[in-house]
Amino acid sequence: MPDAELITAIGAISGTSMDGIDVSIVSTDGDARVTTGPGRTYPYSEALRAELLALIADPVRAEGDELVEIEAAVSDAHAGAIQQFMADCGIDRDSVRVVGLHGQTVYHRPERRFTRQLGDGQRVAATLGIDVVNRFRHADIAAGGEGAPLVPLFHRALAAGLEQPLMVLNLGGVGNVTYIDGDAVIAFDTGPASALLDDFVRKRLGKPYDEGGRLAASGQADATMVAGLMKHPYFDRPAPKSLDRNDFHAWAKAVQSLGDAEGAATLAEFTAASAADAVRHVPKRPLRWLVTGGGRLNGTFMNLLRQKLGVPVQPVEAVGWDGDFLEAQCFGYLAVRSMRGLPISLPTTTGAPAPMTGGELWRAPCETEGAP
Ligand SMILES: Nc1ncnc2c1ncn2[C@@H]1O[C@H](COP(=O)(O)OP(=O)(O)OP(=O)(O)O)[C@@H](O)[C@H]1O
Ligand SMILES: CC(=O)N[C@H]1[C@@H]2OC[C@@H](O2)[C@@H](O)[C@@H]1O[C@H](C)C(=O)O
Repeated sequence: MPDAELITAIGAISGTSMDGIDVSIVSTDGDARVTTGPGRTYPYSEALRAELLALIADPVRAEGDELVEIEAAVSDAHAGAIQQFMADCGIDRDSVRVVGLHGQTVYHRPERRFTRQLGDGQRVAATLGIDVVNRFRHADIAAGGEGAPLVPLFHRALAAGLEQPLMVLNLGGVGNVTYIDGDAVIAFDTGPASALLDDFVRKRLGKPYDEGGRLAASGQADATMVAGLMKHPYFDRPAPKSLDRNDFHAWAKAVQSLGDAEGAATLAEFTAASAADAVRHVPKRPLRWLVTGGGRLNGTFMNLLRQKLGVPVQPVEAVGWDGDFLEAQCFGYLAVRSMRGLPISLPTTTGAPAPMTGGELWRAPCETEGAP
């Protein structure tokens, strides 16, 4: 069979930490061949970020259908970020075949077959003049899958040739793992990652996150409280399984009674314990953990993981991947898979009944139409 054509795709996502829009670029056949390019983050305006944080704190609004204005603002922020990315990196619009637009998750309730990402594919395609694929999670959710995580097939493509079994851990707002052993891939969300600690630090110190994990490192975790937090029934649920950003906020309320350093240490310990607990749900002990996402820059998370796992735990840069832009690159890759009709999730990654295709394609308006 002839090799499939390589397609250049931009991927864009604003993750659950809502710090900004990550944009990157890949060239791929949507299968084993992937070359990744540069990435950039374009912060949301303070006003839009505050509006989004208020929205997700109010499930009734987030689940409702009256999000027209904020969706337009999020879509325009993504289109602007992608235009800026192309200008910053010297990328010619005509060289980009498709944009994979994940958008902004505001609510995720797979048990009710509901997930909501803000990001209007038609609007972004019209602004950019480039075809857009969005709504990656909906077909999976509709078929009874979790709709997340979707990054595992990208992790597997990148991990070809590395020693396995291997665990890739993303420490974003929410944590998720991909276990890879040859063709076998198992994935699920592990628990809270940075979201709980971010919100705690923002409330206590007015800072966006615990830089380097230094506040957490300066305190003593409340072991009894961590043991109680680890009793959440989610951790015993078999994989695949996925989470909403705020699923643990009410559960971890008791941490508010602790001092700043002790509270941060307790949340860091809880995050690391919940991620390390993932080994209970995979068939073999991974030889190595590769950590991606902003949480890999939190030295306290990384040290705690090393202590708990007893195998090498390294940032993904150890194997040449870019831990700031893996997810953005993933949605470029998945856009190409979507165009080629290839599955973007498997029963072992989302619990869908069969390998699922997904994503919706929005064609850019034809520029020559009506031209003289
Ligand atoms: N220098 C740093 N020190 C400590 N933590 C950091 C640092 N830089 C980033 N982080 C953490 O990483 C988080 C952002 O991570 P990332 O961008 O991977 O999340 P996301 O992509 O929004 O989330 P998700 O993967 O859940 O969608 C920040 O909110 C912060 O908690
Ligand atoms: C519903 C949703 O947006 N989930 C995110 C979130 O952030 C991390 C984790 O929870 C993961 O399941 C997913 O994102 C990545 C990109 C994924 O789908 O693989």
